[in-house]
Amino acid sequence: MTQPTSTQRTASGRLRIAIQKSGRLSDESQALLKRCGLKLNLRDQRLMSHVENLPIDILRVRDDDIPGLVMDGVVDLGFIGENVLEEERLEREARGQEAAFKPLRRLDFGGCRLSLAVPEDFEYAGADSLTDCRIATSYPNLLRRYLNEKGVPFKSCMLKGSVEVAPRAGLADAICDLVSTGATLEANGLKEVEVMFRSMATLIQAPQPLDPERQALIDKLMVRVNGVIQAKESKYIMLHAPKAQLEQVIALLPGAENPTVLPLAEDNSRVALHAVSSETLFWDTMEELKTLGASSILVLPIEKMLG
Ligand SMILES: Nc1ncnc2c1ncn2[C@@H]1O[C@H](COP(=O)(O)OP(=O)(O)OP(=O)(O)O)[C@@H](O)[C@H]1O
Ligand SMILES: O=P(O)(O)OC[C@H]1O[C@H](OP(=O)(O)OP(=O)(O)O)[C@H](O)[C@@H]1O
Ligand SMILES: [Mg+2]
Repeated sequence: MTQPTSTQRTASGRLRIAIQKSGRLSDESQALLKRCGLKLNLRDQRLMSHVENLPIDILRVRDDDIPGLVMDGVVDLGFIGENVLEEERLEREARGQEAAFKPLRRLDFGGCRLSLAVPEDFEYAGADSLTDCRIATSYPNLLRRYLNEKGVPFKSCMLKGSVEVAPRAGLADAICDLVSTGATLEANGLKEVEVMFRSMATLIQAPQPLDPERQALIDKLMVRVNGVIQAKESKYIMLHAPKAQLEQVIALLPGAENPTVLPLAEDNSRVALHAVSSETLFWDTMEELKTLGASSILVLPIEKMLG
């Protein structure tokens, strides 16, 4: 692909963001951008679409292409799984190619792990058990780094998909693939034996310096991204508590700083307490609050947070 020159890109003046077109990361990447106030119009099958209310274009591509597009500066930002990002970085490093990018923020979705798995009847006693085995994977570089560090010689079999069927199909002795719930492994008669890499979705920026306008837009977007994620992780808690138990009640609220305490009409022994908690409030904590005499306990979601 011919890369656009910096002049061509400055002429368009719009920020380019790459997201996965369809797959495990697409819905949440789109939802996050929408919650950051971007008016997206991604209904049709177009590869590129304009954000209606900001100078931003969204590029929808295969996730495998995103790290390279960012590293080469073809797009300014990309939403990508750390597993795919690290695999591309190692691949480029092995080829002696540039593999730089700016990490902006780990996101709160796309959690999975890259693991080694073997058939259930395989007698596994540590990585040495894989000596000279053939291992099917879509992540040859991460696999090589992991087993080389352990000094285990192996043969790899590159498969872009359906990796879990490789042992049953006689293509490999073991696999190295993504696991989340473990259901796919179980359905294929495999057991997870080593976790090689824990991954989340992440937001990255191209390494090349940008013109001040587009950099300012990224900075503004990042304040919103941080606010959206913080808001999702936080809860607004309201309850009534006996004045005598106030300190113990506050101590039970996770990460709640400086709660607001308000008098209750016609009840001098109790107060209303409002607090933003940095975590969700679990049922057992709510039950403990009740034991301390708290009542009318409400836990509300927060839509946006700033400052
Ligand atoms: N089971 C899972 N649970 C959570 N996140 C996952 C899971 N599987 C994969 N992911 C994350 O989502 C990313 C995309 O997964 P997906 O299966 O949609 O990729 P793909 O099939 O390679 O898609 P594409 O067609 O874009 O190449 C993975 O690289 C990983 O970071
Ligand atoms: O441990 P689990 O919860 O079963 O998830 C693991 C599966 O999820 C992903 O595939 P996906 O379902 O996205 O389909 P794909 O093979 O088409 O990428 C991954 O490649 C595994 O196959
Ligand atoms: Mg892919």
